[in-house]
Amino acid sequence: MTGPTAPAGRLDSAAAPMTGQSDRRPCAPLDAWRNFRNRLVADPRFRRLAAALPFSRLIAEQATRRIFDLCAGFTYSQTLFACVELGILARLADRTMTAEELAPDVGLSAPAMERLLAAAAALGIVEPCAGGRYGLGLTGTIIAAEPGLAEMISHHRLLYADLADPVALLRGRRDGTRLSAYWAYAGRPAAEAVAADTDAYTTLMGATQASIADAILDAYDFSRHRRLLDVAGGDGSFAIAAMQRHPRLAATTFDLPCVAARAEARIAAAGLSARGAATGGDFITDPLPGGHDVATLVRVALDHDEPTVARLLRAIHAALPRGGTLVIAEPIAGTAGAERITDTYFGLYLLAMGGGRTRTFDDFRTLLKAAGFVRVRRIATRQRLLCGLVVAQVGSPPL
Ligand SMILES: C[S@@+](CC[C@H](N)C(=O)[O-])C[C@H]1O[C@@H](n2cnc3c(N)ncnc32)[C@H](O)[C@@H]1O
Repeated sequence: MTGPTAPAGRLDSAAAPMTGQSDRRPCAPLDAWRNFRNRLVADPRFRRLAAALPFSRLIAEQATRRIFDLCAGFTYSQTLFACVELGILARLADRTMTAEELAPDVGLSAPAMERLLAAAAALGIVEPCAGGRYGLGLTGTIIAAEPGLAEMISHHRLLYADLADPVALLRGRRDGTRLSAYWAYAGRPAAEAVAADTDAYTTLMGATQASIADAILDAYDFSRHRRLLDVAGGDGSFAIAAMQRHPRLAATTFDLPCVAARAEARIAAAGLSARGAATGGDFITDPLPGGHDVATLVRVALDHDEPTVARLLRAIHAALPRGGTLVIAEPIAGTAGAERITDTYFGLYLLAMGGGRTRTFDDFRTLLKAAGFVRVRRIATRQRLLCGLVVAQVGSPPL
């Protein structure tokens, strides 16, 4: 990823150490307790005793299950993947079926289908019903009902392939990962990208935008603004949702030219051309369009390293008037309970993709202040694990 460096002495390298943990502050008494606990648990006599006593046996069993989950998680993901790929969830959405009935539809033998359904039932994806039939389980019902989730799960085939050798990735092998080919802008200049390079990810992002957009629009009231600039706004889904929610809001989607063309068509198809438009450009090399009083960056910053994000924030600062607002929406590192999403999933996903990281609120505040923003604050959304908001106002230009 090209671009100037951030202000001297701050987050000034794409290889800057991860600071994603900065909201959580380890302390010495906790360290001492951890050392004591770990010494105790490492002792085989203690573990034997714990497994024998009724209460500690429950804790020991939980630990066994956690370790097993860590070892077996890959088989869980692949079970879900197979269910989605074979259309099992869609087939069971409104009825129950036996393995024998499902098998010929999806090209499996009945025993193979029974094996998959048993695996999926153990994970709550499907549920055994009367008469040897299967219906959706709670987890399967939510996955089937959530728009775009099936596409997200399908595209994970790229992630699984890239993670076949995680140690090589961690040692710096970046070339040829499937995710870096999929995300045409990952780790390389994107200005030359054509539709064939961007269509797949643009469709995926559009398909998964609806619930995110709803959560953002519920958490932050855009009716106080007149003109929205959605930077790197993909196929225009967020801008369309914002205009539909607020009838007096106008919106521009800015993205790479081939992506902006899709946004323009979708805005027209939604009957919003009088208030909505799309502008093509490269946010690394081109100025952003002016005339807006609020800008959004939805699921964008995490894809990029510090120099690019610093530059992007300065470009947004320059494009907005004094007092204008920037709303950043994405998974925020350090959010309690979201560690597996921000640090494990995105940590490895973005490594395979070739750039970017999730950031804590403190990381964003540092970057935003360096770009000249003031009044930096965070707002939780009802999807707080997947998407938090960082909101800031344009102050004086940075020196
Ligand atoms: C992860 S997608 C998010 C899209 C949208 N905001 C959403 O949440 O669905 C990132 C977007 O950034 C755009 N993008 C990446 N690099 C860009 C660049 N240099 N200039 C303009 N857009 C860029 C991509 O084309 C893509 O649409």
